[in-house]
Amino acid sequence: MSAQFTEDGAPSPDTPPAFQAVDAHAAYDGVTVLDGVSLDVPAGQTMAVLGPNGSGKSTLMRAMLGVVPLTSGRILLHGTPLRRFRDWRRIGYVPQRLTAGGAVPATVREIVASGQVARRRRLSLPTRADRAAVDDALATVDLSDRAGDAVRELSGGQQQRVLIARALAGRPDTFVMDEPMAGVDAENQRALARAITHLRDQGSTVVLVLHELGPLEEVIERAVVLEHGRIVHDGPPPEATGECARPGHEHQHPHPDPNDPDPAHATAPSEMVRLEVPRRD
Ligand SMILES: Nc1ncnc2c1ncn2[C@@H]1O[C@H](COP(=O)(O)OP(=O)(O)OP(=O)(O)O)[C@@H](O)[C@H]1O
Repeated sequence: MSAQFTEDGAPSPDTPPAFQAVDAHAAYDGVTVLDGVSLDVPAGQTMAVLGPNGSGKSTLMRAMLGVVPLTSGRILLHGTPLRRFRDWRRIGYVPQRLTAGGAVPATVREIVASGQVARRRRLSLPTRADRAAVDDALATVDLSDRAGDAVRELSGGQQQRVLIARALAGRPDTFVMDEPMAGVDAENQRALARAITHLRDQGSTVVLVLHELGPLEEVIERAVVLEHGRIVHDGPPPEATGECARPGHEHQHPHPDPNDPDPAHATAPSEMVRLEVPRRD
């Protein structure tokens, strides 16, 4: 457990939030996408960002990492304003889907080890601790036995686990995951949920964009729901209703799976999970 936590696992009183957004606004081509988002994510929290397509979830993640500039407002990472933040080794970002490695013959182990490049000194070789971290990351996502296989031979769900292992290999304490469950079959979703539970249990901060809670329901401590770039719910995870909420329903994300050439397999937005969100009055 990291030094920013007390012995009983709670964040130390002087530990700043992992993320802070203060009245954050962002726009693409003059169109507002984040419309005054204020949010603190305490260190060690596992938080989901939910909301309909186009509500600004990914933009919020990208803004928190400085990839999308704000038009006004402020972002702080671990108490430091974004423009002065240098400790990027603390941050593990898991993008939506694997792109690098899909076309090149990289092995699973190579892709996972690439997550350590940023923390290594220039021209230095991996240390024993680095190699052990890669082994641990592979074990956490249950892919130790696939380490030597080409990534392109893996299913989309397994590739998603590789991406999480790549973020883990850099030994960050703060994770941002953009729809890790999207287009992932039930078995891989469970493996991902185990890996995310492991991160939570070791005291990491985990912020995830999700379309539904699914197997992560037990893991998520807090849900923020966006609509039109504004927070409409911030608190306990809302309950899912509708077709997708039924036990055994295998949710499919409405975005087409890049590994599935058949567009008929994309789910229509009307089948999306509906969330019962208490309104803020
Ligand atoms: N790079 C971009 N340039 C222009 N518009 C963009 C860009 N990225 C996103 N948008 C638009 O901004 C809005 C919010 O997009 P964003 O991806 O943040 O939403 P989201 O809630 O993550 O959606 P989804 O659930 O579909 O991934 C959408 O209308 C989207 O079309």
